[in-house]
Amino acid sequence: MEELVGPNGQKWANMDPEERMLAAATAFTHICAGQGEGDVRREVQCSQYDPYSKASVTPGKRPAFPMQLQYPHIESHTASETVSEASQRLRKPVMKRKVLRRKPGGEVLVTDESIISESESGGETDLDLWDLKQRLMNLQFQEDRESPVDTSQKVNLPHEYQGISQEQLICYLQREGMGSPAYEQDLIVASRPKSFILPRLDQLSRNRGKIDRVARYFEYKRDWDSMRLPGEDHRKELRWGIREHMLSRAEPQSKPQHVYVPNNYLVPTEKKRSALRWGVRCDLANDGSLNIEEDDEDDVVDLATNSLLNKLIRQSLVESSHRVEVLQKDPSSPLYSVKTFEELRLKEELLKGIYAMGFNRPSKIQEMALPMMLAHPPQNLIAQSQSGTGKTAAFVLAMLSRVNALELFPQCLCLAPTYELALQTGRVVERMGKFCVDVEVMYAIRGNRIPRGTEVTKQIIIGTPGTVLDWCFKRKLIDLTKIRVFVLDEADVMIDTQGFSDQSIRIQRALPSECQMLLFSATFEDSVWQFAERIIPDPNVIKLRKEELTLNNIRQYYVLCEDRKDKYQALCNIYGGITIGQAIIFCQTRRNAKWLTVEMMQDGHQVSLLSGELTVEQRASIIQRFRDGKEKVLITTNVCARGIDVKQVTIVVNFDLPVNQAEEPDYETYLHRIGRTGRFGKKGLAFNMIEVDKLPLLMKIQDHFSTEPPSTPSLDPAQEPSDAPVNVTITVTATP
Ligand SMILES: Nc1ncnc2c1ncn2[C@@H]1O[C@H](COP(=O)(O)OP(=O)(O)OP(=O)(O)O)[C@@H](O)[C@H]1O
Repeated sequence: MEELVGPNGQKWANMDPEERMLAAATAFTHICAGQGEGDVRREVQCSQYDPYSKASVTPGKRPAFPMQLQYPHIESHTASETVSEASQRLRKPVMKRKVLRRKPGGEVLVTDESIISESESGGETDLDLWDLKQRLMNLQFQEDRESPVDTSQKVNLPHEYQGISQEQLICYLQREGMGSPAYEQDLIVASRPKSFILPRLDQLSRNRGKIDRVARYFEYKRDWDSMRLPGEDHRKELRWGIREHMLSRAEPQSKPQHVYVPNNYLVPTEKKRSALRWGVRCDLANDGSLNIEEDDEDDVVDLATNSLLNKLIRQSLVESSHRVEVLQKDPSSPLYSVKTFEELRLKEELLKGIYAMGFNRPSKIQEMALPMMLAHPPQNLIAQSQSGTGKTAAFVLAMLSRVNALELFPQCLCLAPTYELALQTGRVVERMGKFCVDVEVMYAIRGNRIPRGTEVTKQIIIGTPGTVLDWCFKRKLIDLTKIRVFVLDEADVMIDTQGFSDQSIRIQRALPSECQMLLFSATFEDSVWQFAERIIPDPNVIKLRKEELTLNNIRQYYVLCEDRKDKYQALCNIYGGITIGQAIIFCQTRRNAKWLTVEMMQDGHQVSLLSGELTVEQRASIIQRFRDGKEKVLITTNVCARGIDVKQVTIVVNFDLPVNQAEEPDYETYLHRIGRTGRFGKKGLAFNMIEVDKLPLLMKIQDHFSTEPPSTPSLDPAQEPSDAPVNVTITVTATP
């Protein structure tokens, strides 16, 4: 070990920081020169710095200061040639070059500036040197600053370099030309933590091709590192993992299995159906109950039979209703008729369909409207009749009578306000037209997507206004000029509600002048009626008097309650107190409907909820389940107020009274709601749950329909009060 001395031989302790730095740098140069590290570029640069003397340090001798240009105040000393010469011997000259220079004093100097190749013998020492330099560079990025003493200890400097700061060493390395700026930067980049901020490539690439292999390696490595995307390593591992997994998998992948499941369901013939019908009737006659679920002999057949029986039970109940026949002979009843269906000159296949549905005689509206609708030339009609008196059947018969089965394009168009109603009307067309060969129906409703350009060959289109408009004008699936019969079901709402009105009237205006227009509803406000008469050319009119609007087969009650909870309690009391076939409970808002559903479910009732926010599939499934009697109670909003025809519904509950935006009673909706019970002459009950402050609303409804004063209530719909007036409507009951 030798002591490190300054350029003028002064002791380390006596040197100022700058002199120390120079001493260290000189010592470092000594190492470089002495170990024969061979970098052609550095050698060249070295000669550029001082063309007159080559910097080299010999152990034991004072290190020469090589950078006169930067430090002119320090005199240059003669460098020892010993090591330099020895190292030169280990190098091969690549290009010989002698340079002639004239000094300021006029003296001429000849210097050998040949370019020499890398030494092949200095590999090991190069590595040591490389390691030392790299560690020096790395230290620059350590977060905590260390004292010069610490640094020198860390890099294991010989004791003569102890105390020299890292910055000083690096600074010297850069000036001395131990590496070009690019080279140094390579080292820095290589040793930096990975970053996605790209280093300055312009600087790096400037010397590309000239730099040595190690530097180039680091440059490429840096490029590679910087080009990676976040998560690349992880993804790479994942890919390899999958590849390995695939390679190591012994068994081949199993192919999907195709299992054939035979369809055991046989569509029952008419003979079978009548046999079943008789069976059901006998069962009902014997003990009045029919336990379908107990019969579990054959599961597959059971499901089909079950569903069929459900339908037949309902059908048989309608068929066995003698009350309807009695009413149809009563001139004051809306079901009264003098004529038979045969007298209405209906086609034979239609008559077959009607009888298959269990209709014996037409209702009043059917008897009156059908001759007008079937007349030649066709006549327009605006018709009003109470809920559940057979309006749908009437216009369906008109459409089926006018359609030409041989022409395969839409000829009849029917608009309904809701998806459910459109679906229900379509089913009536299907059932009634069962014997009309080649007559088909198509549903223009949300969810039924028909590709643009498809040729629609079905003759009857039933839909909601929005979708029909889309099919007619946007998709051009329906040619409105070929439509012969146009029906607006629930015409008042179709004309009066803003969205529907725009759409329906746009469609109606595009129809040909010879197209027959039929408007049906149970309710028509005067203003709507006038508007309807304006838009329909020369219409026939069937209109009810105000006092005929309500049906005396539906008895109406109200229950005074404190609040929502109290209403719910009253509902439970009614529910538990009387025999209910099926019930529909109307709420004014979706929120209330949801709340009530949850309450009832928590109390163990089997209820279903139908509101507008559900998807069409959900709505269709809920209504079908309710029709099939799977749920006894349907909680809903005004979405089901109109047209829905479920014969078993014996009770309608208005959990909230229907009001319009001005918080005034919505008379039409009230009438349509209660009309969900008491279908075609059956008896029904309607209950109104009223908070005390809402009583004036109820009184307004009572006045509007000019109802009789309240009478003694009877909660059993089967029990007809003998002294009941014809139009008993609202009866006051005490809070249960
Ligand atoms: N002539 C008839 N004989 C027996 N039942 C009938 C007859 N006409 C219709 N019905 C039945 O009466 C029920 C009510 O008929 P429909 O739905 O056509 O009435 P609506 O007047 O359209 O009712 P809403 O005003 O609620 O729309 C249906 O179940 C239907 O099958």
